[in-house]
Amino acid sequence: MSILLPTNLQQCPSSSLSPSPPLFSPPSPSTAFAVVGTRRRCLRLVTSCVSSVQSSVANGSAPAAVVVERDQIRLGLPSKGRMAADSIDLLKDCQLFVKQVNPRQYVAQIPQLPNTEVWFQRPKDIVRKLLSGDLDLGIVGLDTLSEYGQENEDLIIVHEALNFGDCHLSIAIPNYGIFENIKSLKELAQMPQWSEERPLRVATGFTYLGPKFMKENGIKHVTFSTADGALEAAPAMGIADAILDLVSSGTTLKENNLKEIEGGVVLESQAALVASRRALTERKGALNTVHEILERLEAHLKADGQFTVVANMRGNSAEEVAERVLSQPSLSGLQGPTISPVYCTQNGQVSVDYYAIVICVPKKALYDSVKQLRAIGGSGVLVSPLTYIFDEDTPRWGQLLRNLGV
Ligand SMILES: Nc1ncnc2c1ncn2[C@@H]1O[C@H](COP(=O)(O)OP(=O)(O)OP(=O)(O)O)[C@@H](O)[C@H]1O
Ligand SMILES: O=P(O)(O)OC[C@H]1O[C@H](OP(=O)(O)OP(=O)(O)O)[C@H](O)[C@@H]1O
Ligand SMILES: [Mg+2]
Repeated sequence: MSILLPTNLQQCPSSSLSPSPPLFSPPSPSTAFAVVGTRRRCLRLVTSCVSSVQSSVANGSAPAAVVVERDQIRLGLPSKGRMAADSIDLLKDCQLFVKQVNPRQYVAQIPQLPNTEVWFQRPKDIVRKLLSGDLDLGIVGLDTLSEYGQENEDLIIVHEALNFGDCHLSIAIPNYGIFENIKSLKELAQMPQWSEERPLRVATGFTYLGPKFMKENGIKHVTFSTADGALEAAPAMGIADAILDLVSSGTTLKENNLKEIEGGVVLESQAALVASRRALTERKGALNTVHEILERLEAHLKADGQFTVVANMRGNSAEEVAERVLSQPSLSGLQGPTISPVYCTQNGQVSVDYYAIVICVPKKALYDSVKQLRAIGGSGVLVSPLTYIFDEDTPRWGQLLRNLGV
């Protein structure tokens, strides 16, 4: 009988500190970690089901030994939850239109990428299926990638900042009772309450990253329990002392009288484009597809943070106007201003009194830039959104090729 489980379940030896035999425990025997809870019950169920029949349970295929031949490149997108709509919208902004006939259909096409098919999967399954070779590319949060990818070298981050799904994975403790004056991870670790017999109890869905973080921070007396959601209730229910969960607005923590602590952030996360190294190096067409997607993403995301600003400026020559513009720190644009003469007729003669300047300005710096333009004589300032900025090449493409060694 063989049971294939996600690697984080397979790798955990038992610990003597758990009230009953734990399934998750310290990466090193010197650290007292144990994870108990729903996953253990699920696992027990799986184990007892298979004890009487010869079977194997794998999440997707087993980790890939060879790249299985197929014609299409497979891109995994989140099938539901917060990341789903944003992933499709991002691709749409890159002129890649995912044609999904109805939301229950789990495979879709992108007409602009005829050799690519989209498979909708839960984010954690996207990571697992990249590892098993069932997917070649995927969009997931960096948190999910770290938790389920567990630093596997086959996973390559092609673009680490897709500009949505921002959150961080953080430890939170009650802001009342014995924790009232605790403000940092160090202070939490040094509380006299924790011992081998009574460790700090942390509720988390991140059963790989949680123990790893505690170990890296030298926190010894800690146990983990897990649940599938609403973890913020665990301290008030008396199930846990602390939680380790994702935070974005902070509202859920606040509403449950919990607070973050200094040194308690495990990772910052946002959506990322991830690929299987094996697929990129061995699957025909995969590298070209990823290049095209990356170029479109970079062009869109770079433009997304910028406005095009056009203004008229009186001057004697283009050079003289350029000098004035370049004297202002916010007005140099991406590669300096474009300056063109504005022609008009005076007394039947064509003349140039004004020059039009065109610059790209970061959205955040817009108002400062407008003030600086006015200060040097700019008038009639027009501001419009930028859609794409295609550079000569994308820095991430070079990085990817170096990473792949090609
Ligand atoms: N406030 C947040 N809470 C949770 N996830 C967030 C938050 N903000 C952004 N995210 C991102 O969204 C991803 C999770 O989305 P969501 O909870 O919808 O999906 P899921 O993986 O299906 O979770 P679940 O198993 O809870 O259904 C996270 O992995 C993270 O990258
Ligand atoms: O900082 P906030 O903006 O309040 O977001 C954080 C909350 O959002 C997520 O829960 P989710 O909504 O996925 O519900 P869940 O409990 O079912 O996971 C996460 O697990 C936190 O509980
Ligand atoms: Mg969730």
